[in-house]
Amino acid sequence: MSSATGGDRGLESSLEASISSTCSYGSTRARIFKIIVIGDSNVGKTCLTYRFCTSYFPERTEATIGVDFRERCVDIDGERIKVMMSA
Ligand SMILES: Nc1nc2c(ncn2[C@@H]2O[C@H](COP(=O)(O)OP(=O)(O)OP(=O)(O)O)[C@@H](O)[C@H]2O)c(=O)[nH]1
Repeated sequence: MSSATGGDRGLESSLEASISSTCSYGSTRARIFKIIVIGDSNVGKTCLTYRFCTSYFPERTEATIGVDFRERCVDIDGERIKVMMSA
């Protein structure tokens, strides 16, 4: 049990480290918003998340097997927000 807890902490701290190096101001941590996009097949979920996270619309897509994951940092009212999207 203690090793499982330690493992969780390791994952958590490695996530925090990656966030702080890419999505923060100085020592201020970014807030994280996790968004799950759901809907029927072939309605544009992948394109929506790709467009939001990269600013480009994909020319071709294939049916997603499993889950697509993307992320982007945005500044809202001077605060850095990390948006994590699954589709
Ligand atoms: N006209 C138009 N076509 C779009 C739009 N968004 C996506 N498409 C097209 O719709 C098709 C499906 O887009 P995807 O983003 O792959 O759809 P999806 O919902 O992720 O599909 P699954 O992975 O099968 O669930 C692609 O051919 C896109 O080019 C849009 O806003 N307008």
